[in-house]
Amino acid sequence: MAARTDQTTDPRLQDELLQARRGTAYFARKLNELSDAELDGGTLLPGWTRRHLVAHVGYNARAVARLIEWAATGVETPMYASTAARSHEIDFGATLSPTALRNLFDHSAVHLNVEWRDLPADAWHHKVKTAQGRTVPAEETVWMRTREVWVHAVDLDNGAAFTDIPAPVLTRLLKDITAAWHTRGTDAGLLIKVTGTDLTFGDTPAENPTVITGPLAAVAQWATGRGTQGVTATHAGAPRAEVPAAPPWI
Ligand SMILES: O=C(O)/C=C/C(=O)CC(=O)C(=O)O
Repeated sequence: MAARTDQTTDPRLQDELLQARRGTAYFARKLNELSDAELDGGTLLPGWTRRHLVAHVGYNARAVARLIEWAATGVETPMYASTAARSHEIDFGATLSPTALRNLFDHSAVHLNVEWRDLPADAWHHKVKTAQGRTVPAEETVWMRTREVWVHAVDLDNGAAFTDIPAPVLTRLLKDITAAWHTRGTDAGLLIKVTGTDLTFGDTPAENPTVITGPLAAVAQWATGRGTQGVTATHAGAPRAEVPAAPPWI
């Protein structure tokens, strides 16, 4: 019989699961605030309507659940058959009726939650491969989903804001993004400082960097490519007229 509580007793992982579940509840709340007609509206993601976004978040839960099944059984089950299959699925999902789209989101979120809940404690360390080709322990799927639900809730463009996202999630997001930039070498000469904290990201050894400064939520929003509100840029101590666009992240 399936367990009714998480099998993991690792407090760090339990905390991460809580952030993912809170993010899912937050996305659900913003989705429920939209009328069926409003699902036809645009998002913060170029070319995607809210229908595309809801379909993606639903199929993402199914894809992440496949990684958990992989971790549980050892049978390789990739997130998506291919990049083209992922895109095709999202385009198809966007054509579903509003009721079917809402059911897709709800049912896939419950399915993923059950997979997480029932994964035996030792299987969280089993290795799986993400759609981006990264080999990671199954526990990484919790962060992958956390990132999706919190950021895409903002992308729904009906009132969610980066200031609603918990600080630990924003901090990890900034670490992720700046690590991706570093790997690609696109962070050269770019230093990010979070006001009111000692958090610093980016090209810390740079001698004369462009410094992007702002509160945690504003800096995270900028780093994800979702606007420059609340951030300032300086170079050689002088303010720059325009805040540069953040390097691409994914
Ligand atoms: O973090 C990774 O390596 C991969 C993440 C994803 O593939 C998430 C998606 O973009 C998706 O579900 O399509």
